[in-house]
Amino acid sequence: MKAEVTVIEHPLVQHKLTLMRQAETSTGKFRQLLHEIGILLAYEVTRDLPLKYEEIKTPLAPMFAPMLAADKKMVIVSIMRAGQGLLDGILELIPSARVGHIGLYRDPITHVAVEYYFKVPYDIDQRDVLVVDPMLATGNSAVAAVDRLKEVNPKSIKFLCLLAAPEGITHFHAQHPDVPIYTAAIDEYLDENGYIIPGLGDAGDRMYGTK
Ligand SMILES: O=P(O)(O)OC[C@H]1O[C@H](OP(=O)(O)OP(=O)(O)O)[C@H](O)[C@@H]1O
Ligand SMILES: O=c1cc[nH]c(=O)[nH]1
Ligand SMILES: [Mg+2]
Repeated sequence: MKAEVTVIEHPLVQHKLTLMRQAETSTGKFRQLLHEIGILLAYEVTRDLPLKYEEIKTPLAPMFAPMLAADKKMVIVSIMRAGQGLLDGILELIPSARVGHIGLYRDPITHVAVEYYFKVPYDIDQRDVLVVDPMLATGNSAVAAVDRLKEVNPKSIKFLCLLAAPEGITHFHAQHPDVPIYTAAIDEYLDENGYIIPGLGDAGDRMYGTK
């Protein structure tokens, strides 16, 4: 199966991402921008949702009108902590979505993803899933999240991030070639600490002011 990566090049996304990258951007502004970008990314990532036609009545006439075809609402799965920042914006656009959480932190030395929480809707096997995390660096967190989700067998999985490193894309698609990646940018490389260069720093810390 061919690995798919879609770069979302919308000018508003690119502009807001540049503001987020800037070292002088405050915690509050960073969070606000991530929220706004979440809305825009959700719009792009849902472009191919299937539609069905239902008969409705306008005040003037009956018509067949398009509606989302899925029987069950989609599930947005946030990889905590930083996924929460994207999730908020996405839920503004898709308020009826269900939500799952996977708590993962990256060991600072080995970069292995360590799970501390997992909660998803009980009927996720009947739903399409969008996994969100702003950063795809080594790819270990995204791979671990999708490994875990495949155990509960959702109908489909997409992965949405803000920034991806080439190394992370390669690793993710080696493990999960069936899962398309959506990102606003593909940066240059990972440094020796596993940070995306030029990147935007540590997304969780910048969102919450923890460093
Ligand atoms: O691709 P990887 O190398 O796994 O790195 C990416 C992960 O690192 C960050 O989370 P972090 O572990 O810093 O946890 P936090 O969101 O709680 O800060 C980020 O939000 C991703 O989940
Ligand atoms: O550059 C990076 C890499 C991992 N996690 C982040 O938040 N930033
Ligand atoms: Mg972090």
